[in-house]
Amino acid sequence: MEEAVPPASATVVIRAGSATYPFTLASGQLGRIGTWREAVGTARTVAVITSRPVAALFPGALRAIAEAGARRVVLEVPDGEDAKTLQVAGRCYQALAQARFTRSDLVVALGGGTVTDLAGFVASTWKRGARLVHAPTTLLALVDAAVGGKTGINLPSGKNLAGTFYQPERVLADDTVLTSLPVRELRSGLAEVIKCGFIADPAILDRLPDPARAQARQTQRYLRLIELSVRAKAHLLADDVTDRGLRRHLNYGHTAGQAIETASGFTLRHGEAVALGMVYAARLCELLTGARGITADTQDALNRVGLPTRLQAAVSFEQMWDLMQQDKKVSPGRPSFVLSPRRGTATLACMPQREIARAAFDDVLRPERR
Ligand SMILES: NC(=O)c1ccc[n+]([C@@H]2O[C@H](COP(=O)([O-])OP(=O)(O)OC[C@H]3O[C@@H](n4cnc5c(N)ncnc54)[C@H](O)[C@@H]3O)[C@@H](O)[C@H]2O)c1
Ligand SMILES: O=C(O)C(=O)C[C@@H](O)[C@H](O)[C@H](O)COP(=O)(O)O
Ligand SMILES: [Zn+2]
Repeated sequence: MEEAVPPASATVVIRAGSATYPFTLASGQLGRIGTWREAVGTARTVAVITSRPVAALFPGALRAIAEAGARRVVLEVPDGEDAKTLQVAGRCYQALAQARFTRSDLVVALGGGTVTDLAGFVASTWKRGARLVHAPTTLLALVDAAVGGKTGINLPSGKNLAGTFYQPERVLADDTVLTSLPVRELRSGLAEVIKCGFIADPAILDRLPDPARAQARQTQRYLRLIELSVRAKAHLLADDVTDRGLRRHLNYGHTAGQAIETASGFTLRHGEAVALGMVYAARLCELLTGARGITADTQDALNRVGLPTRLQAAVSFEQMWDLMQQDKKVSPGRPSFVLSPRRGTATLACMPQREIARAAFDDVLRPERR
């Protein structure tokens, strides 16, 4: 008997310039053949890009994909940030060539943000563009990485320095993936949620969950937060897909955050680094504008979900400063540092002078001496 596609608890239509696609939020959908039949369409081959730990967590999804009417090949890539390299992308191309993968075939990204960033990059460059569907399995990928079409590969000189803008055909969001997610990963995803609260929708900040409590009891809260965050992101990128203006607000906390993430050798999770980057941006905003209370408000939101608000890893101001100069947003004389002077709003400022940048670092990030 034909399996019914489950009703979505929410569908957000993502408009990215001339492209539109659905972000469907439906509990349990990744394990349903009907979901995948619809996603696969006329593709003859589906290449699932995933990591070994993720594949082991979702045998039901892999089975459902295999039974959805196309040949399934699985491309296992290293777990975490190690997936986002040119070498791994090269291995994916080899596997696609071996599978005689065409442009009308489908790449499925099953995993967290590292997998969606890599798979998006591979799909966008394979024969100049193969079909792509995202099946995010972390909170961070659900609320952020699977939406909006930024793909990224890290280079020795910095994070996401090679990449494309390439939209998926759909995002299959299934909140049941959160049940196996370690608390540290939940917190990391909540950093991007909190970011959306500061730059776009302050109501988000009143709905933060306690990630240490069982996810099962907080399902409704997470569902709503996923929806609100995705709506906020969708609004900011709709008319600025290529990141020249309003979309840059989504980079709040990332100028310092990604510099810290890289300097820590990726011992910090992306969200932890973004959390520190937001504290830094808040303090900088106070120093530049004379405003008060922004740092305390930011630290309070982050503390509530157990995110770090001061550096523990050995990252110096000089390391952070040097890496910040590599930021993709920087172009001479143009505002590129995102500030949030008030909950729910963001603005672009020029890169700070080195002395002010150092003062903000010393005030809020420098590890406290014991
Ligand atoms: N393209 C974008 O717009 C965008 C937005 C935000 C972040 N990012 C990128 O996303 C990356 C971070 O993504 P992430 O935080 O998802 O990290 P990740 O992909 O490394 O996943 C984190 C860990 O969670 C595990 N995992 C995945 N799903 C799981 C599940 N359901 N249960 C248990 N464990 C699970 C993975 O095996 C991995 O070890 C960074 O590289 C960042 O730059 C991209
Ligand atoms: O979608 C966007 O735009 C973002 O900036 C979202 C960020 O959370 C994400 O980390 C993104 O990958 C950062 O992009 P980058 O341009 O700074 O590499
Ligand atoms: Zn981010």
